[in-house]
Amino acid sequence: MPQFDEASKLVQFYGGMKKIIITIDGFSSCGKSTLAKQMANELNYVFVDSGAMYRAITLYFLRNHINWEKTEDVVDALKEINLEFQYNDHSGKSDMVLNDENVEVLIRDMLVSEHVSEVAAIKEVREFAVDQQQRMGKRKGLVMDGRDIGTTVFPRAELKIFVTADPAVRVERRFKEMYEKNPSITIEEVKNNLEMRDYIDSNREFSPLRQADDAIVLDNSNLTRDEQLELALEWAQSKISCS
Ligand SMILES: Nc1ncnc2c1ncn2[C@@H]1O[C@H](COP(=O)(O)OP(=O)(O)OP(=O)(O)O)[C@@H](O)[C@H]1O
Ligand SMILES: Nc1ccn([C@@H]2O[C@H](COP(=O)(O)O)[C@@H](O)[C@H]2O)c(=O)n1
Repeated sequence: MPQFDEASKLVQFYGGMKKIIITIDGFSSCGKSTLAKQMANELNYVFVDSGAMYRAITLYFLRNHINWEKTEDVVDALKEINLEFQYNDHSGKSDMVLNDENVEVLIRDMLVSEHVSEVAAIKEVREFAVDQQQRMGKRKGLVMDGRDIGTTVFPRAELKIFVTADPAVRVERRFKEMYEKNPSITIEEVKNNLEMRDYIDSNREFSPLRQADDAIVLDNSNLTRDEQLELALEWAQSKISCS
């Protein structure tokens, strides 16, 4: 009789089940990508960080001095952009590749964070990204996190999670993460950036950040990563078994 470790058992268990789409939305730095990656690993699903796509487009616009207030310039620039995800064995998630260049680290830079919400509010940019995101969901077995995934990208997803956490907790978590890469960063910079992005993302005209009516709210202010995973996997199991 073969012996399986816990992870193989899970893959075996979910491998034979019908695959679903799981959407994870919420405000900045509340742990969406962390949870999405954990769930995708456990379920043997594909994980897509949709924010990385908006960040890569912003990096392209900044580098090429695109005036994103001019629709014509935006439309022309988008024709030159090719976005791909490339699995990274080391991090266990996919890196963002922009026109054949791995930009995973560059897109997390504060300069990109300062402009990404402005760029992501542009209708043509959203149409460009949403079209690609929807194509990634054709075969299901996908966990995608973002701001409009349960509302616009996959409004019929089987499981929608809206993650939330106390704003001070979110700032602290992001500060800790960024400080390790750049010790000159201040907590005020991080706080201002999160507040600005949340404001623009929630108030933009096209596809603003909203909790879908049928989303389950997960407040992880006082939950560890393992605790949030355990809860979310229970919800996923019940959706998978009845789909
Ligand atoms: N339950 C948790 N407890 C403590 N830290 C957490 C928890 N969940 C996530 N984190 C940490 O919080 C930070 C933000 O998490 P993450 O990047 O997943 O958020 P996000 O919602 O995807 O953010 P954004 O949308 O701004 O990219 C990371 O440093 C992550 O490791
Ligand atoms: N579905 C999405 C995902 C992201 N955005 C915008 O991108 C910014 C960066 O996203 P992160 O998840 O990497 O923080 C975010 O602030 C939004 O402006 C989006 O509009 N829709």
